[in-house]
Amino acid sequence: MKLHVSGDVTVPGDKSITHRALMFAAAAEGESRLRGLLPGADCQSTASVLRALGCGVPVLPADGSEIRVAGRGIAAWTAPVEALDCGNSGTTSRLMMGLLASRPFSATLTGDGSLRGRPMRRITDPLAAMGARFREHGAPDRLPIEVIGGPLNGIDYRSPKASAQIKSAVLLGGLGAGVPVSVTEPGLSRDHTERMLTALGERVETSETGDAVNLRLTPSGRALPPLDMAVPGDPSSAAFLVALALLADEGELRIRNVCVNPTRTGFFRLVERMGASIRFENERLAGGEPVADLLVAPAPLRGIDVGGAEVPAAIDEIPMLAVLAARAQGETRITGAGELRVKETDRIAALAQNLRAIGAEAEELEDGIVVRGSDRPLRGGIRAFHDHRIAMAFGVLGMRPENDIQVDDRAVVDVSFPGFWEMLERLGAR
Ligand SMILES: O=C(O)C1=C[C@@H](OP(=O)(O)O)[C@@H](O)[C@H](O)C1
Ligand SMILES: C=C(OP(=O)(O)O)C(=O)O
Repeated sequence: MKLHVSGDVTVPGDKSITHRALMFAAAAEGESRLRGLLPGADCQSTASVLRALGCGVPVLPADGSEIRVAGRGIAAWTAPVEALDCGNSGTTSRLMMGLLASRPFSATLTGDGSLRGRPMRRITDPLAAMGARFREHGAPDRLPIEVIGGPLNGIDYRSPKASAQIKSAVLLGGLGAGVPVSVTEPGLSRDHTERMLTALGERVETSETGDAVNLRLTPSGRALPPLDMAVPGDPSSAAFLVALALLADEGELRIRNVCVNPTRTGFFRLVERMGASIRFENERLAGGEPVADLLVAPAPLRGIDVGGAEVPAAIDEIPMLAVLAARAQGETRITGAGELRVKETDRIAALAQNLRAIGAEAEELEDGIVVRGSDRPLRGGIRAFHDHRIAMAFGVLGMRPENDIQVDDRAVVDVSFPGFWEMLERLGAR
């Protein structure tokens, strides 16, 4: 039996851009029009958190059709009656902390079991240095956390990690308080916040010194204007379909309208080094983001070494890369990816355990993983550990005809890619 993957598809809207579009629309003055928003559970969490603050954000439509958000400015946000439930979404909790830090009220943020296990002082430390106060209501460094907002000072923050959530929380803190802030990070993390702020008329300057990148926001003090934008397809979701096409025996897959912002395309560069060829067609700019159609066909893959500086632009795609490596020739060694241990689950442990459970060879490193590829059938059950990307990565590998992989929790993909299983079935006709 052969795996044939062909078609012409689109993926749901980018998750990072959707979160930010909703937050900026809720902080703007005037009616924003937003299209192509990701209707996944994480972005629904952002929408419902904003509603609980008095913002008129509707439930996100399943088909990505246009919504209108009547923004009355961040000053019109009101104290929530109950704790703000961020669900499974790290981005919701951490970016909202930045926006709430300057509000003249307190608000408690919480989330599901996975999110309550993730570190938060990386966000509350710099915001506290700006003058915000926080009360941890659970374990140290964990949600639920009460944000007691108020006037903030500017900061020049040196972030220990290339993290867009840390950077964005500080920038949004500065924006809400109307004070200049700068963040220096060891390598550029995804830059959607800066791009969107610039598109909204705010001044963000970027400078590079050695490997470090400095972003400086000098808020204009003007009200944010409403947005009119179409969110492009999520490259992190496209990565699963690219992997499926690479693993196929025949066919050719076109994925249209994918965000190809260079801070997000690390996975595509890495699989090219493994032997793939991905054509970017029809490259254009849309809403301040580079967008393209991707064309990909099956290719034999070889193992590669992936190191520190390459990780940030592929951070959410490392699970798919490591799983793909089980079908590559030779060894793939991923290091400098310790951040994977504090995502929706410990992704390094989850990958190693699941790869071994289906008969692949994998060795856990403190900050990464080594996977030795083979072409033997891979069979068995895997645990998603309530992590959408773990579930999807093994779902893709399970499409190879010689493999038989059962994913214990298939529903978890709704966090970032509603309709994932249906699309996999439709594309991967055997
Ligand atoms: O800012 C964002 O939208 C995101 C930043 C990344 O997290 P870190 O900032 O923790 O690297 C990424 O893993 C996450 O999926 C989304
Ligand atoms: C880590 C992720 O998201 P978040 O941090 O927003 O939960 C992800 O989507 O892989």
